[in-house]
Amino acid sequence: MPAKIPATIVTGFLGAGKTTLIRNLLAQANGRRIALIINEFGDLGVDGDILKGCGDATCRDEDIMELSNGCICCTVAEDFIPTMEKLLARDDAPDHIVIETSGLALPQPLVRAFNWPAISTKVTVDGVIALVDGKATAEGRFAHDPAAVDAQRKSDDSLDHETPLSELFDDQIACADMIVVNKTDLLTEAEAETLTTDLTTKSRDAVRVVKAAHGQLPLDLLLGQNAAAEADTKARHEIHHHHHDDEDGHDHHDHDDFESFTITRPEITDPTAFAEQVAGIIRAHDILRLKGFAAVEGKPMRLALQAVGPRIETYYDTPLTGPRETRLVVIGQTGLDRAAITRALSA
Ligand SMILES: Nc1nc2c(ncn2[C@@H]2O[C@H](COP(=O)(O)OP(=O)(O)OP(=O)(O)O)[C@@H](O)[C@H]2O)c(=O)[nH]1
Repeated sequence: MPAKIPATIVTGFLGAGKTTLIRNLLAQANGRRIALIINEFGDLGVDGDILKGCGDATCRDEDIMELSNGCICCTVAEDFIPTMEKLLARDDAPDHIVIETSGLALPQPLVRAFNWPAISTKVTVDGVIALVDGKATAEGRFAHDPAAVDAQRKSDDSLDHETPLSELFDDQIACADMIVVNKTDLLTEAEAETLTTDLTTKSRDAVRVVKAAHGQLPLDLLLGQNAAAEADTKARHEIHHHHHDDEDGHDHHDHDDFESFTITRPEITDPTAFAEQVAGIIRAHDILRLKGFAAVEGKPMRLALQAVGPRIETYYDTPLTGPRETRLVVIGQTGLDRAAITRALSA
């Protein structure tokens, strides 16, 4: 039997740096054919577009497969398995497959899917890499809810003190073979060290915790872990209950905690002023993630706009094709004031 194709799963919360790490990985491919399967939450395929627009010879359009919107963990049967079968049926099979999950996905159902007969003889999970946004974690974004813990102490009821963010964080870490503490450029050495120690304590035995800035890590460290994670699903089970129904491949975890929507507006005139405007809106509405592409008056290139919490980055990435308009996806916890955010972003 031919050797199984190794697949690496890259997980991590919204904006942790998954696409950035994958881009860095592709830059080191050195002739190795890496196929990508990209899954996003929200109606705008920004990650796939960024990878296709990066201009590297290694980011070939035909090697990038985008899953339909939603979370990979909930659409294993109807989306992930057929995509994988299509990829495996190609004459020129890839040397390695990298799967970027959406920031809200649980990796466990995806790992389990590798035991499905349709693909189990052909691919294996080489490793699950969980990226952690070092800065957001140090700021307490994924902390358990201290107010609820206090309330719990005061009453005998067993109140749930988890937050939707802390639950996802715990479950992504529980599944990892390697944890990357990313964005260390925004941390002091002591902060990075504390996080590394915490995560080492929290993770399964023998899981490596490494630090990175901009996802810059050697390809040989990231790929070739030989974990065969699908054979070891019990050890990496979910800590939290997410209302799963995992017998029929229709895993549904509680995405009701999060929502996303897209806005389209005309071209902008001043990127710096627009970024400031966006930053203000993010703060006012506690938006978790905002990203997309803007058309800038008089500029032939499109402007990529990336915001993770209050931190915004803009850069011209590739010539703008299609209508000269600005499209952004907004993601946050449920209850976003869509009308007010749309009005503010359209102003
Ligand atoms: N300062 C800093 N910024 C980073 C680092 N890694 C990624 N970023 C920035 O963080 C933003 C999000 O990065 P992505 O790679 O798109 O994150 P992601 O995890 O793919 O995001 P989603 O797919 O939306 O969950 C971008 O603006 C990146 O340039 C890092 O190590 N340091």
